[in-house]
Amino acid sequence: MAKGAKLPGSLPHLKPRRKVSKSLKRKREEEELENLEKAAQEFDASNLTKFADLPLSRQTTSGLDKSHFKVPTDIQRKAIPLALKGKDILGAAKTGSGKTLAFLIPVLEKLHRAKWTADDGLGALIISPTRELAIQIFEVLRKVGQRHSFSAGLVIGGKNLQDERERLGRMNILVCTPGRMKQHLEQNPDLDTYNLQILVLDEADRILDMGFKDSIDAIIQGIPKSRQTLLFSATQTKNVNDLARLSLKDPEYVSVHEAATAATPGKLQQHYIITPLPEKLDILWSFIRANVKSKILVFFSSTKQVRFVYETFRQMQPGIPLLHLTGKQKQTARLEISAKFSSSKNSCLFATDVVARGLDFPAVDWVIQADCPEDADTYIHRVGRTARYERDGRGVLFLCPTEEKGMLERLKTKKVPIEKINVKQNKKQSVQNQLQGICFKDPEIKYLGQKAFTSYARSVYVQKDKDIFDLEKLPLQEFATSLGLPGAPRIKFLKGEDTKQRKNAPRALLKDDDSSQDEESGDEDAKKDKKKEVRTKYDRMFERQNQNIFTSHYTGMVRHGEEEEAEEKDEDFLAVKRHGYGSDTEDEGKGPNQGQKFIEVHGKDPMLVDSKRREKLATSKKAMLKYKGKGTKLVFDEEGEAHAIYEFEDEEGFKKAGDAEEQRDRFLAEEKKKVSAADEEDKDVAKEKRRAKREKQKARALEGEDDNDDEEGFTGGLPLIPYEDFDAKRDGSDDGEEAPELVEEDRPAKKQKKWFEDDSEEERKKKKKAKRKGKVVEMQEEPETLDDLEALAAGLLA
Ligand SMILES: Nc1ncnc2c1ncn2[C@@H]1O[C@H](COP(=O)(O)OP(=O)(O)OP(=O)(O)O)[C@@H](O)[C@H]1O
Repeated sequence: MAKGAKLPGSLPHLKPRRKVSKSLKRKREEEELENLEKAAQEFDASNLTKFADLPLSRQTTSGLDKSHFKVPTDIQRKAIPLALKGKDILGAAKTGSGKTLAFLIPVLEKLHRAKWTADDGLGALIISPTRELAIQIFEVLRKVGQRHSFSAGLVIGGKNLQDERERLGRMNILVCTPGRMKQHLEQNPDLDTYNLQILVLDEADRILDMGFKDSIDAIIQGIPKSRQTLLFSATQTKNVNDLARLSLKDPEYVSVHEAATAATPGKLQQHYIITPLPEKLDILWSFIRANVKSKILVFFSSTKQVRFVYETFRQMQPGIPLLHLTGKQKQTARLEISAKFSSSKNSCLFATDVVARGLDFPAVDWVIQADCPEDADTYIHRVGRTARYERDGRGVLFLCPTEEKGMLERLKTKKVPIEKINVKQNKKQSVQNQLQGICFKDPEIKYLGQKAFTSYARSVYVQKDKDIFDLEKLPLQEFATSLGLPGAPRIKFLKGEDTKQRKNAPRALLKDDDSSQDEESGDEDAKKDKKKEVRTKYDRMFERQNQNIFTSHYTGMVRHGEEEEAEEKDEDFLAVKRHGYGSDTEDEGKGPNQGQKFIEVHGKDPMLVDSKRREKLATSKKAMLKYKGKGTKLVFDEEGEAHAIYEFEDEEGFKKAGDAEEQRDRFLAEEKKKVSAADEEDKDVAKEKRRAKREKQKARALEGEDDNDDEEGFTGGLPLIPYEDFDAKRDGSDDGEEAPELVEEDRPAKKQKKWFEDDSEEERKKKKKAKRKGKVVEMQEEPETLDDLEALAAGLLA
């Protein structure tokens, strides 16, 4: 088909309705699909100006139109025509330039042209590094795919695996995060990827880095090599190893900023300021106070800093709503905060890098990077939360004097145009006294401050780029004072296994360990130091004030200072106490106190139970399984008596077979192999059965089509359940009724009307009746929560 030519057929609701036979309709559809395929292969993108020029299905064109997308952006103009031809794509374009649509449109078209139906299973997989981004992609998919009838789902964790499990087997398109997807692939025989047509990695460079390696390798292993693959990012990888891992076939590298002078959006103004570490919060506070009518996003390097600054600044009332978002928050809270920040006109969000990539918060005026990003790519993604899609925006990077040289070099190499500005000293307000007052009054905040301090120090310490990050050069004592703390918590970083071992070791042992270290080393100097220590007025004030449950935490951190000890206590403070099971406890040999009791588990030493939660744990067979031991292999003699294997083996034979430890490892490795092979077989059998069932259903559906006459109009697979109807079903529970269950796969699905079809007379009566009864029958609001979205995903199921 010539470029720009009109595709056969127009919008169905504009057509006069008439009866046509199913077979005739199917034939037409097939012709239409063939024409589309041909048009896509022959398409010449040089004159592409609007989406309507593209050889797209009526459903996608209409979805784009309804979502008010008319003119494609550069990356869309370049990438979509190639993707429609079936090419693998490596797409690179600046932040906020519309990469999401550049991969969603080809996804929809791929499945449409393959005549994808529910019986074909999973056809497209879209992987995102964070839950928030996955949700955002899903929302855009929902908008532009509204006229298609594919089922789509979100797999992002934070939900019961079993709940998700049943739905997933019936999805055509999944938007997922890597870890959760891997979990499903391993444990869910209903999820079959054998038929996958297209794989998308959004923020591909992030997904392909070491952090997600295991999950991505597991996912790739389970999907067919013959699929199409699309990779997108503002900082794209061309790493040959990565491309080999994904088995890309002659990928097209589509870059719309490689030739540009800057890697960041043109309307973005970028500045940096040099701020000594102890002045950072003064400058941030002064900046926020001076911009209370703006929408500001502030990045820190750790969760603890985000919380500390949020909690303290809130108490100081800057005159602008404050929000905070970190990966440690619960999913519902994260969603709520994202939604609040998105809809607000002026507010300030403190966040970690969990929101650095991909998120499309509308109209952010300022992005402040209060802590130096780990590299130039992270800088580009963070600052890209502003100046999105042709809007203006401003970014300010705070750099400590020691970070300036190294970071500027990195930014220059990545083509980031950034200019230095100075802070007007007379406008700078010191917040140290206020922070000191808050910490003094509120022990929790002071504790948080100490954690913020150590987290920041750790974040600098672990950075790879030592030309930029040098902990030793930072004025840590002054930094602690600037946070309102009476002294710098002592920091001592342990590396690798040692840290892990200590973290996992029983607390009592650790305690002994620590004290014994002191004693054994005869660290008299340390003891003398403690006596000689100069105590300030503030120290005494804090001691006096903080005589409550937190006291031990502070003293642990500040005075006696062992970081590891504090870490351990931190777990006490923040998590359920790991009172020893068995003999490793501080309570060993003592009887239970009031409100405590011992419960015996698997005939081992009793477990101390001092809370309902621990009682529940101790009485849960499943939770206690880990304490049960591995079981022993037994052999039965002729009398039916059980014997351990070694009883039948003479000593010489045993010795011949090699070292006992090696024999044991060999045996375990062999058994493990057998178990996973059996597991694989079971899964394959289950999947095979499912596929056969699907094939049958598909064949049955096709046979059925020929028997009946129907009204003309696109069917193309599953009928789309209008959103209102689905919600009406769920909301049935509002008036005490049970929400009806989703239609089971095996049952013949009721034909749903399309969203553009009018209610039948019968349906109108039903709705009227329901309204009289007070039932909610119409969904007027957009889905807001994750539950709404997930319900919607299920709602697309037939
Ligand atoms: N063709 C278009 N017409 C109008 N607006 C568009 C178009 N394409 C995308 N947008 C809008 O541009 C904004 C940015 O799009 P998107 O989130 O896809 O950018 P991105 O390139 O993925 O950014 P990032 O690199 O940060 O992930 C969104 O608000 C989106 O709705």
